[in-house]
Order: sequence, then structure tokens, then C-alpha cells
Amino acid sequence: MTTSEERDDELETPRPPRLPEGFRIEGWEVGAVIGSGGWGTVYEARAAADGTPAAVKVLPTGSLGPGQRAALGELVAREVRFSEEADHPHLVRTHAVCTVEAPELPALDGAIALVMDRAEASLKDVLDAAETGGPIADADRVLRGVAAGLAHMHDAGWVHGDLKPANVLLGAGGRVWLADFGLAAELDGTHAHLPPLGTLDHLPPEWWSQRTGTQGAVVRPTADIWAFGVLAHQVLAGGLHPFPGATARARSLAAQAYARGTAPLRLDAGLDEDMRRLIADCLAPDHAARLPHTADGVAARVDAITVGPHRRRRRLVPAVAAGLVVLTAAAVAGAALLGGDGGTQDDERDHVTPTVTGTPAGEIPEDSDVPEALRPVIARAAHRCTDEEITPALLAALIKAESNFDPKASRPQSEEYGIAMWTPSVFRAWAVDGDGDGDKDHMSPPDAISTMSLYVCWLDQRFKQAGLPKKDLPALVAAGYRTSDRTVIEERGVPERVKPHVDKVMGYLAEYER
Ligand SMILES: Nc1ncnc2c1ncn2[C@@H]1O[C@H](COP(=O)(O)OP(=O)(O)OP(=O)(O)O)[C@@H](O)[C@H]1O
Repeated sequence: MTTSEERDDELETPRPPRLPEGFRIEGWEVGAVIGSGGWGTVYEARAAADGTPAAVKVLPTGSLGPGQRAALGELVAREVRFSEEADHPHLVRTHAVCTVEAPELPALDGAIALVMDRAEASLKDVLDAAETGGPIADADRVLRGVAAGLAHMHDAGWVHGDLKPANVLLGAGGRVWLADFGLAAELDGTHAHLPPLGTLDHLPPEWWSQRTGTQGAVVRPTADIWAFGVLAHQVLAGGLHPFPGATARARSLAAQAYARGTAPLRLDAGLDEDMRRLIADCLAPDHAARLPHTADGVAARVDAITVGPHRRRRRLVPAVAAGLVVLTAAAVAGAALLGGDGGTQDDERDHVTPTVTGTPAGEIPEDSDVPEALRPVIARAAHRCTDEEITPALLAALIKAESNFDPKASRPQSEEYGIAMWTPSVFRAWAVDGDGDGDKDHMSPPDAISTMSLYVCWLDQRFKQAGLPKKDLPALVAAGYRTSDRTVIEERGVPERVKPHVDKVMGYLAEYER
């Protein structure tokens, strides 16, 4: 929230006070320190009752002045409200907010503790350790997760406001979560007001020309799109920032020069064409030029580029040509104003075919009964979930068991309609605009299937978190889709009444995975 670079510049940063290992905060036992940020320290933790792993962010309030205390209170309230309202498989969850009671440690007594999902590393840790010059391991999965999380935030009416690698957490089993919603603000019409914090390296150039009145700076979804462009470049170019400079300040000046049209955009020459175009669109020089590139559109393009046999390949750059691909701000803005999403979603859909001979694990085999037109839709939807259990084959098996792929299927007595048999009121709570037509319709197969993928991705995470056996997850997810997360967790298995349905799903899955 403050810039890490500025913090690093300080010669003697006083070490913040720390809780001893084994310290109890309500039902949670604190372990080793994971790291510290501008406001507090994050610890490993586990639930005292059943050992469930967690992370606890402790935000001391003792040494803060009244103004700072109010700002911190505001950030925490936002984080909690956001976490409650925007549950999603790619957004880290805050499970509880507690108060530290430690009279023997006055600096921490009364501190606020946020109990969250525990990650294994942040994207920043991975980028710091990466060799420059190529994508990090699992780059596609990370970008899909970040883009999907961001699209969900924007769809739910929130702006992240502090998207950067330190705020992307990587969990066990390839999970990707956006974190740190302290700066997330609900959209008020088209923008939200936030305290003037943020991180230089991921702030859009227009930030510097905005006045920050008493309400703070204006943050719009296009600021997150800019930050995504920077982050995607870092992920695909081994940590390399798209703007040159040895310090964050120098890089931000370079970004401003590009936005004024006095310097070109120089992207890493090794990026493949589609990704380069997507990043250039995200880095369009101002708010207006970025406006056509919504998070939904960006997420769909990331899926299209990274899923299937036509997935992007890093361009091989001959030594003589090795240099930087140069675009001017005017060219990037011009492409945006011409309505260029840099290759529309439909264009990209056309060339994504998820099946190949010798079907990769989890993909839909070519000789299956899954209608051809649905295969790319199912593949894209499944790959948006970074949890390995949610495969195209599992989604196809679920859909077959629900509707036998009939987009007009209906069961009015139980209010279930369409290819994924959504109950409209439940659909609305999770809805994804899968076909990018600006509407979320449970009768549209792309919308219904994308929403199904999102929902089963969340179920999968819920069941993992509840410690249900990994090998049973596909069956449990099928059961959860027919009942609820709570029913499956309470019964710690497939409820008797949905066993015949789950057996059907598992039979189809075995067929697709054969
Ligand atoms: N839920 C979590 N699980 C595991 N590690 C986490 C979790 N949340 C944060 N961390 C890690 O703990 C460290 C401190 O995080 P914190 O959010 O306090 O600060 P930051 O994001 O680095 O900076 P700031 O919040 O000041 O912008 C970071 O290394 C971060 O990756």
C-alpha cells in the first residue's frame, strides 16, 4: 500500500514488533512470520480446533495517530466487506477479523487480525527468483487466474486499485488468488475514490495528472487494466517491467513520457504476437483509450491465447532481430479508438480448438459425443479455473448429466433451466458473461457454462479447504452442484440422495478420460 521501493530506500527501518510462535488469536494459533507490508505483518497460522492452515495479517493500531487509525479502519472495513460480497475462486478469502489481546506486548495489544486463506508464495516472490528473458513457470495459469479474478471484481462493481505481483498469491495445487483488497473500492457509477496510496510500478500514467481532493484519488477499472498489462509483461518476460528504468520512479516517468507520446512503448521482443497485442491494449496511454478493453474482454482473450493446441508460443527471436518491439502511444490509442480489442474475442474463438489427436489429460477427446460447437466454450470455461480438478472433461460430464447438452432443457418443477440447469436466482449470484454480449443469461450456453465453471471451481476450493479427500473431489463437486457446498461438507461425502446422479457424472467422466 505504501511503495515497497520507498520502504526499501529507508536505511534503518525499525523492525515491527512480532507475536511469538504459538500465540493464540481467538481460535487461531500463530506460527512463523511470512512477511511484512506497509501496514502490518503476515503470519502462518492454523485453526486450533482442526489444524486448518491459514494466514493471519496483524495490523497494529497502537502507534498510529488518529488520522492513520481511521485510514486503517477504513482499509480493514473495505477488505472485510469485499471478501464477504465477492466470493470467487480467484479472490483470497478473509475468514475472520479478530482483535489481538496481548497486554504483555503493548505495541500489538488491540491490533486487528485478518484471518485469510494461506498461500505458498506471492507472484512477487516468484518473479524475484525468476531468470529474466522468459515466462515464469505456469505463466498461463497465473495470467488466467488474475484476469478471471479481476473480471469478477469488475463485474461485481469493484475496482482493485492495487493490482501488483505482491498482491497475487499462489496457493497449493496451482491456485491463483488476488489479495489485498484494502484499496478495493466499490464503483460509484464509473469510478471510485481511494486514498492516494498504490504502487508506482503499476499506476497508470494519468494518475499523476489527477488531483487528489479530500475524497482521495479517482480510481477507475481502467487503472486495473493498466496494472494487468504491466503484470502480464512481468510474468511473460521473467519479471521485466515494460518501461525502462532502474527505479520505480524512473519507470513511472518513462510510462508518462510514453503516454504523452514522446517515447515509444517497448515490449519484450520475445512475447508472442497475441500476447503482445493484448499487453499493448492494456497499456493504452490513457483512460479513454483503455476503456474498450474491459476485464471480461481481457480475461476472454487470455483464455483464448493460452488454452488449446494453438496456445501461444514464445516467438523465437533471431539474434539480429533481437530488440524491442516498438509501438507509439498514438498507434496504441488509435487501435483502441478504432474499436480494436486487438483481435476480437470471436476471432480468437475461431482459432481455438481444444482437441488434438492424443488428447491431453482432462481435455475432451475428439471422438466424444460432446457437440463440436460447445467444445471450445467448455474448454475455455474450465481453464479459467486454476484448480486442477476442474477440467474440460469434468465440465462436459457435468453438463451431459444435467441436460444431455440441450440448451433448451428445463425442469420447471425445480426451477432449473438451460444447458447447465441453472436456477435463475442462483445463477444471478454467480453469473459470468461467457459470450461477451454484455448480458448474463442462463439460457445462453456460453454464459451458463462459464458460470458453472466458476461455481464448481469455488466448490472444489471449499471442499479442499474443508479437508475432504482429494481423490473424491470430482464426485464431491458433482454432488455440490446438485445440493450445496454446505450439505457436502456436513456429510463429508456424497449425500445418499444424489448418488445416482453423481455416479452418472463419474461414468461420463471416465468415458471422456479414457
Ligand atoms: N494469505 C496469505 N498467505 C501467504 N502469504 C501472504 C498472504 N497475504 C500476504 N502474504 C505475504 O505476506 C507479505 C506481506 O503482505 P502484506 O499484504 O502485508 O504486504 P504487501 O502486499 O507486501 O505490501 P502492502 O500491503 O504494504 O502493499 C507478502 O510477502 C505477501 O506476499
